[in-house]
Amino acid sequence: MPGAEKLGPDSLDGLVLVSNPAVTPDGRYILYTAARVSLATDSYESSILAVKVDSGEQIVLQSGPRDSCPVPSPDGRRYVFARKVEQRDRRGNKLPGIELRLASLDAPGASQLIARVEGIVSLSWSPDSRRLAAALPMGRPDEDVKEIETLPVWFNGKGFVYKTRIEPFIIDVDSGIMERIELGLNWLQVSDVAWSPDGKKIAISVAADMLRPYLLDVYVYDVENGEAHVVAQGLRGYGELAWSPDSKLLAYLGHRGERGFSSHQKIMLLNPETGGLECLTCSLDRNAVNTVNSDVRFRSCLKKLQWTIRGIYFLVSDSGRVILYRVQPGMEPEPVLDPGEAVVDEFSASRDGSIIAYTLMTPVDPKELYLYRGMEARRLTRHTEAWKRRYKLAQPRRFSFRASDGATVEGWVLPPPEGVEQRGWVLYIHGGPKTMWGYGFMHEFHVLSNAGYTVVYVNPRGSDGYSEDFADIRCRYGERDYMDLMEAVDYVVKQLGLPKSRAAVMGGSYGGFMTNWVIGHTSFFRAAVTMRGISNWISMYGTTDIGWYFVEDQLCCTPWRRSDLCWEKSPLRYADRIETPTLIIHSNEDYRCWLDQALQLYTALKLRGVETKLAIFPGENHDLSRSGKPRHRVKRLQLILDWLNKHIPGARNED
Ligand SMILES: CSCC[C@H](NC=O)C(=O)N[C@@H](C)C(=O)N[C@@H](CO)C(=O)O
Repeated sequence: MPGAEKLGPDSLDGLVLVSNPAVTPDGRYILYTAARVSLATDSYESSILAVKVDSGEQIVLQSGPRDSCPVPSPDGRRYVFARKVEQRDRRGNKLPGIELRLASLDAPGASQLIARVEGIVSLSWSPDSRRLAAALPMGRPDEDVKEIETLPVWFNGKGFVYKTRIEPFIIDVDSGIMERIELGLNWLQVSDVAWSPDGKKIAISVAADMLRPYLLDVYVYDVENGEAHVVAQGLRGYGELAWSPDSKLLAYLGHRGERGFSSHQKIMLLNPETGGLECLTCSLDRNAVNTVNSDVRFRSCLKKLQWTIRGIYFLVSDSGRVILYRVQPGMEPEPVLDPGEAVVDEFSASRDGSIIAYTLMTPVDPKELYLYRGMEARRLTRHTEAWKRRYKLAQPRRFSFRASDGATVEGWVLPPPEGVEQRGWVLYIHGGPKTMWGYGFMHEFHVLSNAGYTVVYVNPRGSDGYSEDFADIRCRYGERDYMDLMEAVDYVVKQLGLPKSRAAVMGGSYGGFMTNWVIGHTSFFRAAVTMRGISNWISMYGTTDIGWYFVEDQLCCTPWRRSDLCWEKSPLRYADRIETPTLIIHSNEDYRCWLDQALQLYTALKLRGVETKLAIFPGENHDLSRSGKPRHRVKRLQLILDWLNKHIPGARNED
């Protein structure tokens, strides 16, 4: 029975974000994190819980409020987890970090394992449960003047990282003694570590070329003699690793860069003896990771691929859905858990693959914990039930249309819930561009729909969830992607009857770029909201944390090579054509799309007399809408509603 309350911006309060479903290798327990959004404390109060698989009994393991990321040991008796700690240096600069803690599954409490690290990039237990291989960021920036001689300079959510090296370690869990694994590299960023099931080796994927950090090498470190040797070089992508149960082969999550950063992540089989590499998922032509957008996620430390005796498990993004797949060397990939119009958001499997723990969401259900065993899926938690009962949530409807070049483009409309009159509608453009809209829960969409705005969300060319070719818009930003969106607008007006004079456009990041592009190329929309966006590719070059190479790869230009192209594709170039009242939302620590992107657009609009407003969120970064301080998230939503309400007033019968 749907609730009666309007789902407004502050409905975030009390919502529980379920994440990190970690099954113990013996399949007895599932450990997970539950984070409650609290407006009172302006934080996410996170604790660690467990479910006993056989009885379904729930246990609170760590009551928080800043605990997350449990990683159980192979013997199923202990787990390590992260406790967020905040310190300040002598100058008062925030020093966010975490403490690594060790706890027993049979007794309460926990002890400190590592006092304070900047973060944890990867953890992998030794099979005897006595040690951990870890990839940890080391090195802090200068407290006062930053004296920088390396790249990258900064990273979103982490701050200045020019002194940070991500290094591999072995940690003895009983003594807490940490030993660095020496790879003989001057500069290194480890992306993953994986301890082999026979206990003899640790596989490490690492970027070793500071000027080309997207190139990854794979090392195998011999635990007994302390020697490491390279088994593959120049790979790309996520770089996650998983050993085969017989410790002979490695699964590598990534690609060879066939289509630059538009390439799908693939499961590659790597033979460390011969260096042979084989793609196991190329026939699928889908991205072997979860890229669906959602704003109800919380920190997770689970691996994206896992190799059990039943095969290699991984998630696949497909037409807005996220499906759990499995592949065996020499065989075709097969779906194991297809949730239908839903998203398997994260998963882990027991050692024998007989038990799979996962979180699931749908467009109307925030994430909950599930268990898959013997071909049956069972929901284990109900953390969001009471929250859901309070509100009215409308159900989205899928649509698809044939674009002018013959391709099929997919989208969804989320109308206002029953009893709420439609005031107008919003074309909401996702970021990436290689992410997708689909069956993920979007709290923000329900806020808009409850305020009377139908939300139209489309996966134009450049999006994920389809073929690699569909996702590849390199050198062509603002062309086919723009056409797909405007053809979708035409479709929803003509076929679904949405009123053409009450439309707004909005989006974040690449979606902010596209919003800026749209308003420079059409005056169709009554209002625009551009968030964490891009307005100038020339100044985006060298400031974005996703790398100077991102602009070159995606736009095919640099400020000194084909700069005309960079400028041609910059929304700022068309600022003199913009007439749409535009709200610009940006965070002052957004190192992905730096604040200059917002300031330049704002200044241009102001000077040209276009109605505009710039809202800068202090202390927030690129992820404001997804993991920003809860009160800032509420304020952001309120600003958006105020802007839409101002520019899309009443007059309902004019179409
Ligand atoms: C180094 S290539 C990865 C770039 C990345 N693309 C995929 O998401 C990216 O961060 N692009 C941003 C410009 C962007 O649009 N980000 C999106 C998706 O994360 C956002 O919503 O913030």
